[in-house]
Amino acid sequence: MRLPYRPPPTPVATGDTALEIRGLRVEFSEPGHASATPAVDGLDLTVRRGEIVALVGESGSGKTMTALSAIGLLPPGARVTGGRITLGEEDLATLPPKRMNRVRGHRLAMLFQQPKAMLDPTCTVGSQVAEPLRLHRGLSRRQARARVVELLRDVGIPEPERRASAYAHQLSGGMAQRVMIAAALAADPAMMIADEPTTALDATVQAQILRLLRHKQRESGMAVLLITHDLTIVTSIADRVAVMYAGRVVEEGSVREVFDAPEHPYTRALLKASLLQSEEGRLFSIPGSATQSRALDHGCRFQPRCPLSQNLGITGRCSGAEPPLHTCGGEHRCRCWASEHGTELRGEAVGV
Ligand SMILES: Nc1ncnc2c1ncn2[C@@H]1O[C@H](COP(=O)(O)OP(=O)(O)OP(=O)(O)O)[C@@H](O)[C@H]1O
Repeated sequence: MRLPYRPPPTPVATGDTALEIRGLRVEFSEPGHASATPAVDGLDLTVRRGEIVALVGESGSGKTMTALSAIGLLPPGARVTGGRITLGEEDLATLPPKRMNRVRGHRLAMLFQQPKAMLDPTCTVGSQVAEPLRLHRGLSRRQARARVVELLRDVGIPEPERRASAYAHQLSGGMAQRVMIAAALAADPAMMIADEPTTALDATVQAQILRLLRHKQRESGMAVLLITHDLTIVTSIADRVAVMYAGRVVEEGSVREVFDAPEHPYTRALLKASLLQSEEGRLFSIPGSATQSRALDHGCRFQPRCPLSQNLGITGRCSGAEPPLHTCGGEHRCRCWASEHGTELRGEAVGV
């Protein structure tokens, strides 16, 4: 069960932590009512300088709420009710809005799915790329204009002097995402959070944008948290991957560790779904739904959908207590009681 893994083109030194999330909990609540099921539930995640970490999982697993918590843009009704999100010395989870505004666009950049919708239709592309340069880098109007042209050229926009005067509606989706990347990189951020940045683009443009993102990340040494549901994107540009299920990380490690030898039955099912879809055009879905898992307040959240727990006859243990994230070797960690059974997990008992 392997997806083709292409190793990153040029290894960079990694080590320092750029973003550290510990015990993050995000809840939705209506006025006067506490939320029964958190959207993010005790999430731990580390992104180091110079690496791309992919956060993957089914729809509704909590990827976007994790990203929005880090950038301080949770939707109305949602709030961080526990944990820390540390960028440098600051806890983003408790940062006052004014200070958060300064961090955003300066030390923390964002890239979203719908680039054209993210650009202001009433301002030229150039003025939007110039904004962080003037706001966070203190450049004069003239200096900013010159730097904008450089940045647009750098992300592969043809005729950058002319394109700087264009408006969002005059750009293709791919060009708009290049502009967003230029704007995100303008202030030389330490960290970028990219939520499905190529989902709205066609396949050829998607590959170009991913190559550009990887190239810029390597060049600048910036850390990237990439949210995606597409495992082929993970294999093409990420260094490490964290698999999210029902609001928490169930498996993580280098892309090679996790994809070559997945330990968690949920990861195996995700890989199977992805492989069948890309090789045979067939859709494979994991039986059951994550909603029933969210309602559980003890035991493994995946247990109601887990064939392995049944096959190994350990349902009592799985439904009794939440498994810890334990080390499987190297950086590879997994939250599954059954993975303690070692090689049995890779045998027929797996069932997914
Ligand atoms: N506006 C909302 N109101 C109430 N609950 C919400 C809202 N948006 C999200 N949620 C809850 O938060 C959970 C996590 O949602 P989130 O958008 O982070 O998932 P996701 O993994 O990013 O999914 P997708 O891949 O579809 O974007 C959902 O399962 C849902 O229970």
